[in-house]
Amino acid sequence: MTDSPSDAGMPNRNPVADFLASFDGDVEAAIAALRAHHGGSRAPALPALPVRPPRPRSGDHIITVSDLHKTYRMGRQKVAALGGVSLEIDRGEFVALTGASGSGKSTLLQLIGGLDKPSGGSVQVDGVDIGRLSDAKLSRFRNQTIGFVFQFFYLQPFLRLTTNTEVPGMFARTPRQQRRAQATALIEEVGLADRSKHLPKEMSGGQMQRAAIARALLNRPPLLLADEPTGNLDSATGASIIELFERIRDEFGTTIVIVTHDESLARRADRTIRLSDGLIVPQGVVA
Ligand SMILES: Nc1ncnc2c1ncn2[C@@H]1O[C@H](COP(=O)(O)OP(=O)(O)OP(=O)(O)O)[C@@H](O)[C@H]1O
Repeated sequence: MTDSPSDAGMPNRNPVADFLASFDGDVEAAIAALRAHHGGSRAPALPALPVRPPRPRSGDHIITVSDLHKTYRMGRQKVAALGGVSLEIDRGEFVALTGASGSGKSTLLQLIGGLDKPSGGSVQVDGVDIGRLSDAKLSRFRNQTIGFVFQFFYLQPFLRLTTNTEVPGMFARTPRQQRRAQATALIEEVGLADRSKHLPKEMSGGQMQRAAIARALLNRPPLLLADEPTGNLDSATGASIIELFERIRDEFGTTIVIVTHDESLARRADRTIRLSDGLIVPQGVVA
């Protein structure tokens, strides 16, 4: 066993106390010395956090949700998941939907994505009232306009990364060579060029989520919806996925809406929309 200072009978040292002791406990003199050391009369600078100025909103709405209601029926029981939600999201915005468990986040995301039907109200995406589309047209619209990312990735287990990424292009009937070129470029974009022949089980959780994001972008949808995309990842990997979303927004102009429980990740978005009991909490109100 190696001797640490305390093992060797030395008292535990407190660097702040040591620093003050060198000024005979004169705190003012210590602060003045620190200021002088940092080259001015200002307080010493704290390590900079990556704070970004708020991005101006364009006002060009890609999503318009009007008085949206969703009631689930379970036998004779009714569960009101959304009780009249209205919101607008701009083209190129990165928005986080937050709120307590059961507040209606996933329900709202699914309705925006046309994965479920509302009980009332409407959703417009990219100028189309999706509630008015037939199932076949809605399915085509989703394939072209919306990319989906989920907590558990949902990659095809028997397909290698490149083929997995090509799947939305197969549904869109994109010629094979073209979709392969698109997949290859996106795999590079998400930092997985050296994993292109891997099966999902040969990748880490973070890599699988990057793969799912590449796949979601294959048809270059203007909108990406992600439900708890970091929910199955450790915090550092989760943060790197949020950085990837930021890059996708900046490089492709993609509008991104994520559902997340993680407040620190939500703060990285351009805007947070908080739900409580199926309603939007007005900004400035603590739910
Ligand atoms: N398919 C369903 N059938 C019945 N009730 C449902 C269904 N899906 C959701 N609910 C109910 O609707 C409400 C909102 O659920 P939702 O999943 O949208 O919340 P959430 O905010 O995403 O929750 P979490 O953060 O736990 O995922 C909850 O009370 C839930 O129990």
